Amino acid sequence: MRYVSTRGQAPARDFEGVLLAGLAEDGGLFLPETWPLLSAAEWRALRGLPYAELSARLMTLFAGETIPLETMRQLTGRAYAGFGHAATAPLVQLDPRTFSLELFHGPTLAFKDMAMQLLGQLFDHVLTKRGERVTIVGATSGDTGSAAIEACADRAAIDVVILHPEGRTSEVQRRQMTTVLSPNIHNIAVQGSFDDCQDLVKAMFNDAPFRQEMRLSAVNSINWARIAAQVPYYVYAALALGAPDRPVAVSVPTGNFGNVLAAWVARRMGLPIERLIIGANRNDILARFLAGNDMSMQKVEPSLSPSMDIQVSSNFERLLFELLGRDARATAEIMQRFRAEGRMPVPDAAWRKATETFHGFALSDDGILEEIRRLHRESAYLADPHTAIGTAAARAHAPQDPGIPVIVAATAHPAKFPDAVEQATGFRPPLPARLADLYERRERYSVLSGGLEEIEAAVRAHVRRNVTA
Ligand SMILES: Cc1ncc(COP(=O)(O)O)c(C=O)c1O
Ligand SMILES: N[C@@H](CCOP(=O)(O)O)C(=O)O
Repeated sequence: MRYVSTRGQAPARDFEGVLLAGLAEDGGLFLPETWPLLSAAEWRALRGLPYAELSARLMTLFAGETIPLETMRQLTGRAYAGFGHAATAPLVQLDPRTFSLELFHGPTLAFKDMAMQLLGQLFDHVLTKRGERVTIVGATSGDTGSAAIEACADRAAIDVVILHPEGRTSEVQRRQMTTVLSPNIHNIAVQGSFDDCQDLVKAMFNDAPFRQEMRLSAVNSINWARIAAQVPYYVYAALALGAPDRPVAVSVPTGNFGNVLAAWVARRMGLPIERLIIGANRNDILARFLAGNDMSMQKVEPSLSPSMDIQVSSNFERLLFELLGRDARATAEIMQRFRAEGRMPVPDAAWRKATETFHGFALSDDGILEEIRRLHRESAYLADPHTAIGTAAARAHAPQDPGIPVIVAATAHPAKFPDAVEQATGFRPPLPARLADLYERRERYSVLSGGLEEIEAAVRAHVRRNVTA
């Protein structure tokens, strides 16, 4: 399996190369040269497999000859061994047709663990084999950071620097990152938004000498391996609900467009996903795009679902590339205009194609509280604010045929956002026992204003300190 860049100017790579490179050298994102396509019989043969086995079989389709199935089995086995639920990603029925796909039973209580635990194993395997080390730089609005830190802390060949927007995550989210004091971990609070953090990460990748010197790698969903590792849970859920012999719909609370893109990939591989529903908070750029081809940037506004306080959804570029018939030149041009003008000029035909599959929805903070309350009252279900956007979006855009079940990606444990959940229901969800002393643990992080030079100097200093320690 070879991977090409959405901007067409970077050399094609294999899976290992893509894992280590993160972002393509031309600023684009990697995608498989061709999509694996499974027949109905092949999908059926995957029904009922334990999650780790299903993940291994699907991941080898993406890894090709670089990681054989037996090795992949060992990696997925280790990745999912520590999850707090026997099913890894259980399905909970909320009403006759709506199912919550709980993706938050990993160590940091958010869906990011589903991919990140495997990425930690993949990095370890590939770096040990090659005798190399990398510096991972990542941007987080709250969940990617702690999942990456948890997956990579104390790994000998990896340094990790995570940028988060100062004061814009929940306290639990911040503490989950900043209380990990391992020498290979460094947290930086940037005085800005998540988009600023993400821009800084991309700017470091686009600084070729720095990228080379630090051997940069990525754990954000710009890294194809992240998307690949998020595909299996949609397959797992859809098969459990009758696919490929029954179509399903999927509703995903969306920010950086990685999670819903993974569902789109499953669909592209032949899984009968009838529609993809995208939930947004007040940062509703994707909903505006789907409603009227208005992909125009606005200021990032804080909300009760802080992990989705995003305007520039990195992975949209991958979808755009596909909508444009894989025209890399047109993709690059449109992305550059988006950067320069703050508005993405998506051709009408491509927009129409997107609306055939995707349905957009946005919810205000009041709406989020009301939806958490409703779920608690009607389904005795405690949802976090992000998941609540997904369930509200599912109700608004469920397919007309009531026989089509809707899978809602439940992306975070309610205890990560106790203030919002308590405000809505009067019940404050406790943290699991292993995190019970989180508020007493010592924190370590630096606060920087967000200039590229300053951030690069901090990354360099962190790596030197750790390597010479
Ligand atoms: C809890 C939670 N829900 C939803 C999202 C949005 O997911 P994506 O960025 O993959 O669209 C995020 C962040 O990515 C998140 O942390
Ligand atoms: N919501 C994310 C933002 C980064 O998304 P990613 O999927 O590209 O890593 C977070 O919690 O950090």
